[in-house]
Amino acid sequence: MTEIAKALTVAGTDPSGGAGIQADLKTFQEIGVYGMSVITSVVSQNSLGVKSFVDLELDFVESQFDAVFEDIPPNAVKSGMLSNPNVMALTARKLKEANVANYVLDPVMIASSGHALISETAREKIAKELLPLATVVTPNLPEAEALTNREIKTIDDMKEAGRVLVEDYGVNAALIKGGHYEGEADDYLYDGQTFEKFSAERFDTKHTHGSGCTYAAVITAGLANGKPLYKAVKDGKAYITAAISNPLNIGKGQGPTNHWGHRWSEVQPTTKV
Ligand SMILES: Nc1ncnc2c1ncn2[C@@H]1O[C@H](COP(=O)(O)OP(=O)(O)OP(=O)(O)O)[C@@H](O)[C@H]1O
Ligand SMILES: Cc1ncc(CO)c(N)n1
Repeated sequence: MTEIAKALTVAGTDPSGGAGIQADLKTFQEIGVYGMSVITSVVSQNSLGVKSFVDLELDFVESQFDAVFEDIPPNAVKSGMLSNPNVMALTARKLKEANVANYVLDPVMIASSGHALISETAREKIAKELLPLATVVTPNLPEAEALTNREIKTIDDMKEAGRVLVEDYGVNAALIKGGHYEGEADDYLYDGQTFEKFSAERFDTKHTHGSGCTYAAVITAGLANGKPLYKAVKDGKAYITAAISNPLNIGKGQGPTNHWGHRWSEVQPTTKV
């Protein structure tokens, strides 16, 4: 009997269930991968925005890493909100010690609602310590701009950011997400050799809270299942597109995406006639 694939997310929380740890675990579960989590920060937030957060102490974050790695080694790891530069350095050290082969780095800096989730000084730690370890980094446009210190206005700029991240910063591959771009919701993957475009029509919806977390979590689950990066991203794009195009329509602000979107017709309540 083959063993179930296991995935670990290292991130902050969302009590309203749309982003962060909660989104990641829901995604792992939906895909059929065993999900685990290391919590870096407890964030009070919902579809209307971030209210406050409490960063967990470094020793306690380390203890969670040890609890996971000494017991159930994951096949793939995803990081989202890493609360401060020390947590970033710790994550880099733990990934190296555990010899993690598949690592998806979602460089969460700013929530789509515009609230800063981590300090600007952390940027350098991501660049120097985490990027060289990652199988793929998944910035949205503002994150790609911040990481590369370049303005991104055109598709060519998006591709150039991907190239800079791979060739200058040493990440294995970069997926620049076009959710914040005008026009179609197209993302560009650069792996040092070729650019691949992952396209979707842009849906007219505000319910995209946690879309970046969910997308990166599907990619992580795919890698945990042994898929090559291209296939993991392709499946991720299909999942997130379905999750955005079939909104649950819950939440007073920018509501969560729909984890059953890809099988929405099966789970929609039927109307009795
Ligand atoms: N309105 C939309 N219609 C279709 N796809 C979208 C839409 N908005 C975002 N996407 C897609 O969703 C995925 C997540 O992209 P995005 O750039 O929004 O991430 P993000 O800003 O990190 O998300 P968040 O911070 O909300 O978690 C990408 O594949 C993007 O192309
Ligand atoms: C904890 C957390 N991570 C990431 C995001 C970005 O969506 C968020 N809103 N909250």
